[in-house]
Amino acid sequence: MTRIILCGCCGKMGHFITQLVSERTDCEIVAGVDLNVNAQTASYPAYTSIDQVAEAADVIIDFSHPSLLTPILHYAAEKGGIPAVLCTTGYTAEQTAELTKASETQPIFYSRNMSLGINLMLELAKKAAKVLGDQFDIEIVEKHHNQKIDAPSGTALMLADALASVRDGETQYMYDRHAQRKKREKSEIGIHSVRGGTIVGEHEVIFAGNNEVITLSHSAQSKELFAVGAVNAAVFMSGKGPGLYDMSALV
Ligand SMILES: NC(=O)C1=CN([C@@H]2O[C@H](COP(=O)(O)OP(=O)(O)OC[C@H]3O[C@@H](n4cnc5c(N)ncnc54)[C@H](OP(=O)(O)O)[C@@H]3O)[C@@H](O)[C@H]2O)C=CC1
Ligand SMILES: O=C(O)C1=N[C@H](C(=O)O)C[C@H](O)C1
Repeated sequence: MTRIILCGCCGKMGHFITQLVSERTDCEIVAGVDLNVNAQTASYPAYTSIDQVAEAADVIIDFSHPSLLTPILHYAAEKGGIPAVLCTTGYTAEQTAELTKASETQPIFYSRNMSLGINLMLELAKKAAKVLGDQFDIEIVEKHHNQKIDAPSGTALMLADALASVRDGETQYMYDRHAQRKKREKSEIGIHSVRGGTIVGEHEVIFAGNNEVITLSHSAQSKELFAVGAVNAAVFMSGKGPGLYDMSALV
């Protein structure tokens, strides 16, 4: 039985994880953490700070806010290296370096998208970028609900990072184009955000060439999708040693 501390337990993803874990027999939530503790967590104790959690646990799942990263890493280290499944997006470059450094001594699972489909799309996009080379311009479009704080989405950046890693030469990310009055450079990857309504999460990678366009797209149809990925990652991470893990470990 994997014992989970759930950070962000009263948020939207906290709701889906709480529901999913209550239906599974291989894991349980032993404590929640949220600034905004509410009745949603009736089935487990909830605290406003991770430092208040005294319940023994095997893994931490985080869907909260970048400001909780350092407290989670410190708590996990103090408790002897509890694995952390980090699903929050919007980390700065310094925070990404912080979690990468921590993974040298702690088990860290980090993915900006917990769906298997997006992680397949990542591989397909890398393959397309290698085959198409600089003959095709790459643009990424992401669409999310009107409650999302960070832009562009973590997934859009994850896709861009993967594409940049297989391209020749330097890549510049071009966020929207409203401030630009010049032609597009070959070295750019354009990244564009749309926010509205209850859109769960849509991502498109557009390869635009001479007289032809290839589009890879993924549409998340329920946040439950991400909850399933995160809980599977938590069960997988229980008992794991130091390292930086991602969704490729689950396929
Ligand atoms: N990797 C993935 O597949 C996915 C990642 N996400 C990411 O997960 C994160 C959460 O998403 P979502 O559930 O929709 O967001 P919500 O805003 O609905 O939930 C976040 C919760 O965390 C709380 N919180 C914020 N800061 C802290 C803090 N310092 N300590 C404790 N609790 C805190 C919030 O409280 P309050 O409201 O009071 O601020 C809120 O209850 C986002 O970064 C999102 O992008 C989401 C879906 C999938
Ligand atoms: O905030 C969300 O909702 C989501 N965030 C992640 C992101 O920023 O990519 C993953 C998913 O698209 C939903």
